[in-house]
Amino acid sequence: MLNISGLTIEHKSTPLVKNITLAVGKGEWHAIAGESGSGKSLSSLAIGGLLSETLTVTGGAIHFQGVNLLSVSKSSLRKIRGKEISYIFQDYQGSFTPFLTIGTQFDEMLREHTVLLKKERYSLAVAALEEVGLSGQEVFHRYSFQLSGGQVQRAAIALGMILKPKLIIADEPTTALDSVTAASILTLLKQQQKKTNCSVMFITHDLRLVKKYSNFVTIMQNGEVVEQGKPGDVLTRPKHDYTKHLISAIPPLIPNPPRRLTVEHAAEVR
Ligand SMILES: Nc1ncnc2c1ncn2[C@@H]1O[C@H](COP(=O)(O)OP(=O)(O)OP(=O)(O)O)[C@@H](O)[C@H]1O
Repeated sequence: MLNISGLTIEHKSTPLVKNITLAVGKGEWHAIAGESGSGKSLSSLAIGGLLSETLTVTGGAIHFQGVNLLSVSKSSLRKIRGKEISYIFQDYQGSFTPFLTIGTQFDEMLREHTVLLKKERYSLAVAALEEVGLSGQEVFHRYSFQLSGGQVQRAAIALGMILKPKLIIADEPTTALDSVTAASILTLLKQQQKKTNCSVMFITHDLRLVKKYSNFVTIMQNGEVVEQGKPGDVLTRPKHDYTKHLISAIPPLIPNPPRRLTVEHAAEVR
């Protein structure tokens, strides 16, 4: 499905992503984890040709369904983006512009990639919004700043999946949300993924989310891949010191659980 090999990205001759290689299989939820600045976002932006002009890809290839995305024209890449590969970003600034209604942005996407009539585009957008648990007609006419963070991300998933892409790149899609909303968003993404059997590239710094949702994980540090494998292996038997460090930094769910209280509570329950 997606094969990144030897990808190197530089800023003024300084390498920021260094010779990384990873593969995302069909229907796989592949997490890319690592601390801030490790190169996760740049690597994912390079796939869709979304790197800023100050950055240069100086090496490697990104094969998507057999085509090297680094050698296709900008207009072909625009067609692939949205229809075959879609992005879900951290917040509305990434997924939706605040200057247009949600509906206008759905309509633009459908106009660019389909031959549907206006009425059909409207029906499809409303149905897609309903599918992610939103009130379709209402949300269609709203601006992103008139929605909660969770609603924006539901709408972003609806937009990201409306054309049934083969690959969804979700870059920290729940970082700006509380943990309950975040869990519902990731569950929704997982359900949608199962329905279409698309692949997900999931960028996160939260190893708890890696464990819960992904089938494969790539750990990055300072622009390099340091470890890859199944989360069950990488998180329980990490080989690299950096992975060990990341695991040791996971905050416990209950810091210093009150022992006496737990015992008393257990007695109460009994
Ligand atoms: N446009 C840019 N120009 C120069 N350097 C950049 C640019 N964008 C990112 N960088 C640098 O590249 C490195 C990797 O950034 P990247 O955004 O990929 O990290 P990340 O792992 O996604 O971090 P985060 O989790 O904070 O999003 C960082 O050191 C960052 O400062």
